[in-house]
Amino acid sequence: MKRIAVLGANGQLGQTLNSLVDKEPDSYSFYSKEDVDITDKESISTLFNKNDFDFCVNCAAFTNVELAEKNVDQAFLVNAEGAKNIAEVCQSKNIKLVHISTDYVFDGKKREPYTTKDKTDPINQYGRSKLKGELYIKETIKEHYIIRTSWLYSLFGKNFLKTIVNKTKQNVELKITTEEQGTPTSCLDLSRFIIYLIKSHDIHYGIYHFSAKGKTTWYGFAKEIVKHFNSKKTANIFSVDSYKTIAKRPKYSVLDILETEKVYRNLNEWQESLKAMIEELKI
Ligand SMILES: NC(=O)C1=CN([C@@H]2O[C@H](COP(=O)(O)OP(=O)(O)OC[C@H]3O[C@@H](n4cnc5c(N)ncnc54)[C@H](OP(=O)(O)O)[C@@H]3O)[C@@H](O)[C@H]2O)C=CC1
Ligand SMILES: Cc1cn([C@H]2C[C@H](O)[C@@H](COP(=O)(O)OP(=O)(O)O[C@H]3O[C@@H](C)C(=O)[C@@H](O)[C@H]3O)O2)c(=O)[nH]c1=O
Repeated sequence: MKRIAVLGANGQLGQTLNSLVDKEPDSYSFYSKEDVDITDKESISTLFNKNDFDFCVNCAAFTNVELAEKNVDQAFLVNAEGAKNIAEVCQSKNIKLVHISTDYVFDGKKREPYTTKDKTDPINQYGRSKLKGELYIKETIKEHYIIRTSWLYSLFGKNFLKTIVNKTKQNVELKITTEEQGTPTSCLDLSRFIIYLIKSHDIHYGIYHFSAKGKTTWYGFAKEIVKHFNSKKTANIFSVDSYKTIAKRPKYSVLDILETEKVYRNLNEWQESLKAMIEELKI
């Protein structure tokens, strides 16, 4: 039996992972920011000195893309220095690290899916801070999995799915951009992949791209969500060429998942995974 510490447990990915591990033979322990603050290396050391873990899954991050433009130091403190702290403690205690990164490490200038070998060049502070976190991990600990994923949604916390569902229920008129292309990814699918990686013995360390199959725009994502409502409500969604935001977003951030599919075959089309999640939401 492996022992796994999950940090950032109160976020949407942390909570989704928690909802799946009950019947797993491995033993997962979940720690929120109140239990372990990843910007405080001592708090990570204390936890790892008290318990014997084989793996650490880092779900903790500063994920507010807009706020990261203003609170640059805080974004880097959590996403870069926090990741470095975890990597250093894991390395010193022989704990394997699973870390989550983002499609926003790319500039979005490509028009075909980004592979793990493609050049990174983030265009916003969130992406820069996450990339720095990746680099720290790579130089600190050999036994790591960095999973880059995109456009996460779940039943928990704040995400695009829940925003669209709530605004649609309130009959709010929505204008949604067609300017960016990417792949919505279910936290359930990603959690299952994380569990699988930890269970397996023979998957090479390194960077993996994980998303659902296919691609869309944020407008396409919103339209697919409201398809599951009655038809009158879908009339409230309009496409716009661009939506004013503080942070720049990559115009194209589809991830190439072919390498991941060689080790994990259970990838779904994004619409299929979304349907399964919406059934859970019972709208
Ligand atoms: N959301 C998305 O669309 C995507 C996310 N990712 C990555 O996936 C991972 C999981 O994201 P997601 O679950 O959506 O994020 P959330 O924002 O839902 O969760 C992040 C969690 O980290 C916690 N946290 C923040 N700062 C610290 C800290 N100093 N110490 C410990 N915990 C902290 C937050 O607590 P609090 O809220 O109290 O600050 C929150 O509970 C992240 O690495 C993110 O960068 C990648 C691609 C897409
Ligand atoms: C609310 C809203 C957003 N938008 C646009 C703004 C933006 O371009 C796009 C998505 O907005 P959001 O702020 O929900 O998403 P954003 O914070 O950009 O989502 C990103 O989060 C980080 C954590 C990641 O790692 C990325 O993979 C990605 O999921 O939709 C509209 O066009 N209309 C709207 O009503």
